[in-house]
Amino acid sequence: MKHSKEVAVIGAGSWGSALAMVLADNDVPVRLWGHKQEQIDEINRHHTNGKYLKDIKLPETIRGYHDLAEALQGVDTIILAVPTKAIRGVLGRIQEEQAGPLTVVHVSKGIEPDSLMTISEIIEEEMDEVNREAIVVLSGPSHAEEVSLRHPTTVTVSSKNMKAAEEVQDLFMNKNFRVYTNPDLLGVEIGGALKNIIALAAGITDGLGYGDNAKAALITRGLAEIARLGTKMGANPLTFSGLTGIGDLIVTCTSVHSRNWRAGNLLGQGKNLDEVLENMGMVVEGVRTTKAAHQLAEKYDVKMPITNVLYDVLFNEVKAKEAVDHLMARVKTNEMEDLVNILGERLTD
Ligand SMILES: NC(=O)C1=CN([C@@H]2O[C@H](COP(=O)(O)OP(=O)(O)OC[C@H]3O[C@@H](n4cnc5c(N)ncnc54)[C@H](OP(=O)(O)O)[C@@H]3O)[C@@H](O)[C@H]2O)C=CC1
Ligand SMILES: O=C(CO)COP(=O)(O)O
Repeated sequence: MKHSKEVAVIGAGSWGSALAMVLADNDVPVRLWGHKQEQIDEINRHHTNGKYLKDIKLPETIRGYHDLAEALQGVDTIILAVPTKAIRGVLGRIQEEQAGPLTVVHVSKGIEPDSLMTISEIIEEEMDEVNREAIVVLSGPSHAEEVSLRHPTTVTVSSKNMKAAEEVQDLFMNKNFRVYTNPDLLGVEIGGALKNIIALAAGITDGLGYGDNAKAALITRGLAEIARLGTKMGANPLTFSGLTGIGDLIVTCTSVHSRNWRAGNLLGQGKNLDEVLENMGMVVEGVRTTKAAHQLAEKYDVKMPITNVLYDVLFNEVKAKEAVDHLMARVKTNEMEDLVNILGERLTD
């Protein structure tokens, strides 16, 4: 079914641009909004977005917008593709335009420190109900670089309103981009956000010169602590064995495309955090999310050893090698017991 109205992608970075390409391939008229006039001029004149998608030609049907009111005029669906820390500001601007009611599809991977809110919770807080029809998350193992090359990719959509999620599934599905549904909104958002922490850690062990054993340990034990926290918060534990759990952990911990892995790799080689972030030129969500997850672990009283040592490396000047030694020297434990206990507590509550 062809979408009858235009769709606005809010955020013209790597992910917003790659998703705009998927929509354009599906013959959906798409507007790509960005906050830098120069970049929008490049998109409209040359059909490229060189800083974010190197050597990629954008379909000519994608039109760039710098004026937010114009980009929102007459659309019924927006794809929110800015970094987590920009979400509130951008939503404030969208709210001022009183466009809508809009289906808001968010594709960002993060949890807000201090408030400890997921992105869909932030959207609920920032947008009046009259302006939003539904909030949908789209998440999964999906590097923008590969999506823009039309390589096979799978993602998941979730929402409190599963009819809206299914409409978003139809909007994006095509022969290169397969979209699943999962009603576990919290699990999908937690998995997508927290995998970035483990990707930073995997980059660090690679940077230290450790090998595949260390990476496999981080992926599986990282998944264990994400599943513990998510389950304690009320998510479905099975979600963490899906695309937005193990799927996204694999793609982010093992790929040079990952900004989180790359940042970790430089930290492992001894570079300083500020210097690493300055030179990345794109968002590294895992740094802020480590702060949030560290707070969540305390709030929910869940053991998150990898998150906690990474927090010390990022914010307390603990050396990466010492952090790994600390993880390896932890008191002996059972692989599954904590998750089983959390599930047991949930059943008796
Ligand atoms: N890249 C990927 O492969 C994937 C990314 N994601 C998630 O998508 C989200 C966006 O990431 P991604 O596109 O990769 O990030 P990028 O760093 O590639 O791009 C971010 C874009 O947002 C813009 N931006 C930043 N702050 C604001 C603001 N206040 N107002 C308007 N625009 C702003 C940036 O502008 P400027 O040029 O000025 O910096 C840039 O255009 C993240 O949460 C990420 O985790 C999810 C799946 C895959
Ligand atoms: O989320 C992603 C792939 O699924 C992209 O990861 P990075 O933000 O680490 O590049």
